[in-house]
Amino acid sequence: MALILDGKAVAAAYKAKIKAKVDALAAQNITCGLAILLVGNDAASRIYADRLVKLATGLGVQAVVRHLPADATEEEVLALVCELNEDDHIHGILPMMPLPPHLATDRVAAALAPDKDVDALHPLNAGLVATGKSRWAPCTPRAVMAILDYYQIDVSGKHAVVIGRSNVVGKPLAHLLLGQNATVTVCHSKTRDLAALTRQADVIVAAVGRPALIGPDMVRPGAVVIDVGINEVNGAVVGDVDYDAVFPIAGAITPVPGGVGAVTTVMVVEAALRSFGDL
Ligand SMILES: NC(=O)C1=CN([C@@H]2O[C@H](COP(=O)(O)OP(=O)(O)OC[C@H]3O[C@@H](n4cnc5c(N)ncnc54)[C@H](OP(=O)(O)O)[C@@H]3O)[C@@H](O)[C@H]2O)C=CC1
Ligand SMILES: Nc1nc(=O)c2c([nH]1)NC[C@@H]1CN(c3ccc(C(=O)N[C@@H](CCC(=O)O)C(=O)O)cc3)C=[N+]21
Repeated sequence: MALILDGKAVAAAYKAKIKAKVDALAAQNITCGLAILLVGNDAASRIYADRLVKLATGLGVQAVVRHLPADATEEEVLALVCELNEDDHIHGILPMMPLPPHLATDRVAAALAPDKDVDALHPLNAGLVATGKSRWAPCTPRAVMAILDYYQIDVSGKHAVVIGRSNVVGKPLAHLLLGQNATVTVCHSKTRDLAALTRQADVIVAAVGRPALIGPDMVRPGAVVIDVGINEVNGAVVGDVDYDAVFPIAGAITPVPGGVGAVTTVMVVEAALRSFGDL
């Protein structure tokens, strides 16, 4: 029987701090603005955008979704990024990943004003994260670390197996885990015998986007299982872990919904507020 790592409880602690900061800014007639740049119709991005708008608005941060069609040109996307960079009412910009395949993610990332780049996509910010010099890693890796911290799960000397190597989740998370002295293995679609690796893990992080990728045969009894995946299956939101089958084996597990995602959204609002100083 696993300990359920409750993302909502972790989120609540951050929400209280955010609210206090928003109120202090309101007293000075300042409203923090977050722009969500959504190109196309990725299901997980839509779920995320909806959640973010609700959360930010509830906390007194103004969130706007700037939605471009899936066939938007690179010039159109870059023009919108420039507009948001120059808009004094916007303090954070979050381009939703993945972008449609015809768009060059690198060029969009490099166009972001580095101090408005809430997901550390700009190469300057990504480099600072990789060298351990920035506390503003992308929001999802920070959410994973916040959950581990809240439940006092010390990863030092432990073997963490991260599945997924995207620039927004897998890679930066590997850097943060390394920074906490975990021994990190990063897996991806070309990894041979994924199960042989995950079975050696003290901590498994699944960040792929494939329902039931992680089954009970892949988990060592007592392992900590962090499920980052967000998938829509028959109208329901599920992660990458076969939750019901893995729950009896794991030592601790994040549910979906109510796990990593619930903390990620809070991290975005926190990051949008960062230009106003520490919380
Ligand atoms: N809960 C939350 O807060 C968040 C959830 N998400 C969700 O997490 C998931 C991952 O997001 P993101 O990193 O952006 O996704 P990407 O699609 O950018 O990356 C997916 C990664 O999974 C790897 N992969 C694909 N198939 C397999 C496989 N069969 N075995 C092992 N690895 C595989 C890919 O390998 P390769 O590199 O070789 O292609 C790639 O590295 C998605 O479901 C997304 O919606 C994302 C951010 C936040
Ligand atoms: N640049 C970028 N950064 C991201 O972090 C990123 C992205 N692009 N593109 C899309 C994916 C997906 N993602 C989610 C985060 C939280 C929830 C979330 O809040 N989920 C809730 C509610 C789910 C529900 O509605 O039931 C939960 O899990 O409890 C969902 C999805 C971030 N992503």
